[in-house]
Amino acid sequence: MTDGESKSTAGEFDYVIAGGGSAGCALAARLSEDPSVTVCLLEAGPSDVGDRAILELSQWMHLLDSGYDWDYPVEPQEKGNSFMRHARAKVLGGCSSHNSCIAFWPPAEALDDWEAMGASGWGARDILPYVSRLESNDAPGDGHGRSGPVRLRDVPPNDPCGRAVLDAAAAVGLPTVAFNRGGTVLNGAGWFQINASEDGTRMSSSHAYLHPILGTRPNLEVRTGCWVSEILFDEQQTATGVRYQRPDLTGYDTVSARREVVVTAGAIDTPKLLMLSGIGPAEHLAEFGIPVRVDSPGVGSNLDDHVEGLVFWEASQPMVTESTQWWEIGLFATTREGLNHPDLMMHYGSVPFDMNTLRWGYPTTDNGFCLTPNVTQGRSRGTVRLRSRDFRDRAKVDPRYFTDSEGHDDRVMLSGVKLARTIAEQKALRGWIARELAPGPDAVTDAEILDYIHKTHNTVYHPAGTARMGAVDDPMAVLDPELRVKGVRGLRVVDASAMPKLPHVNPNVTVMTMAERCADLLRGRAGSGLRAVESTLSEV
Ligand SMILES: Cc1cc2nc3c(=O)[nH]c(=O)nc-3n(C[C@H](O)[C@H](O)[C@H](O)COP(=O)(O)OP(=O)(O)OC[C@H]3O[C@@H](n4cnc5c(N)ncnc54)[C@H](O)[C@@H]3O)c2cc1C
Repeated sequence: MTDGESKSTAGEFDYVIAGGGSAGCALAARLSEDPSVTVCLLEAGPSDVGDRAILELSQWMHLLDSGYDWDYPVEPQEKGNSFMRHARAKVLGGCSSHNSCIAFWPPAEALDDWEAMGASGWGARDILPYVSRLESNDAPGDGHGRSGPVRLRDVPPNDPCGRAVLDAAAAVGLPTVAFNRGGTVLNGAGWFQINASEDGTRMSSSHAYLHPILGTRPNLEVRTGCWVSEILFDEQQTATGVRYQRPDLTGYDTVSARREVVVTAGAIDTPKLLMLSGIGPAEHLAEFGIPVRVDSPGVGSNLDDHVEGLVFWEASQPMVTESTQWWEIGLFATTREGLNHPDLMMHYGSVPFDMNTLRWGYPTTDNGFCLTPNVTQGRSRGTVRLRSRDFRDRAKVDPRYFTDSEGHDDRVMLSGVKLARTIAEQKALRGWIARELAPGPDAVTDAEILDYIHKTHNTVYHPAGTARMGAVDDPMAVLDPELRVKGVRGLRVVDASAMPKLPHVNPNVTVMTMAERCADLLRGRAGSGLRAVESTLSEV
């Protein structure tokens, strides 16, 4: 027990969910569909209800480094950008409340890879039907959900520079395509689908799943401003609840779980909370005098991310002054033969993006656009570690960008910068480019381009894999394939940390999909894959 803590209790529920983000909100909504089950959702940040600063999608870039952001610095990087910061939302809805709402179905190949990595039951055949359950998509064609809580729609093709980018991409072998239409796009580009309504309101996990039911379900309690400091266990190693700091900071309360505690605090805070609760690498816990409940070396390891570079141009015509979310187009490519997935992706941004280049003296503009290549299946892996045993101290986040021994991530990124420049040389973009601002004319050789990338890269903000699921006998798998924390009872994790590795697309819909399946695992309905989902579709 922590010195000076209050012993007051704050209720008992069937399920206690720690973290009201993409996964947590979806899970709370699904579990509380059954009126006989009680659910308590705890979120450290404030509510987003009625908060236009959060809900107005086009304003999302204001939220970076704002009071809604946990804002994690990275540890000094061996090769990568040591100035980089990981934005993580501290508000109901989590990162789905401050992200850019680019919406991709989880790719079948990625899910099948998960299954091959030991996450049995997570293959495409079992998981894709959950996407139909969560979405309400008016894209034509079979296989789309039409009545799920999360509105997905195509970005309208209004940006003339964006149209020129697509024409230029088509000229170099990336034909214009529509996304989320069934197959994986290996080489192609198109306007994104976004999870947002026509009036520009984001369809975050909170807005889509929770807002419609708040105040209507007596069996669901959502508590904001409650920072969970520890998971509680009994002597049989069964999770019995959590302790959290009261919103008024006057002390701590505990809330008890009759059935299970589910941790949904995201890829940085979930491993931190597990470690603070005695589940993690024994040597690391010993550094802080934390009693070891489970020596689980995978906790905080395997940090995967989509590392992102930048090619930035000054525009020679006025750029758009209105946009759904300013990053409306995606380009996918394969950099070598024989892949079943694109290993390179780029976002097109219709805004200047000098967040990591200005400090190195690269010129900027207020009328520019960019392509941002990212490595979709990066091989570098980093860590999340405790800074101290105080839950208020930020975790140490060390992504170890570009450190994979094969040089894979360097190679794909280099191809990406070169491909972006080739696209820029095409006739369709001639009327749009005044000059390349970054990397600019001084970066010509591979070494010069890589030096620029290592100094200035960003992230697509997709950390994952730090409490990954896998086979029961895999010592580095923190979770079994049913998302149960190995070594204890009554405790699961569902969020981006549970992914064995990232999919090759933006992962938010994948996280929501994982929460949908977790709800069925807890309700005992997930065993039969497709049939399980079909039987619940009528309830949505
Ligand atoms: C700036 C940005 C842009 C992005 N853009 C996109 C995009 O366009 N498309 C896409 O697919 N993905 C995007 N992503 C990624 C995507 O949003 C995340 O992968 C996804 O939201 C992760 O969901 P999660 O449930 O794992 O964690 P989160 O959504 O981060 O939820 C974790 C929640 O737990 C809370 N929490 C943490 N610790 C505690 C604690 N101890 N006690 C109580 N509560 C706690 C947090 O405040 C947070 O609300 C973006 C991410 C960022 C940051």
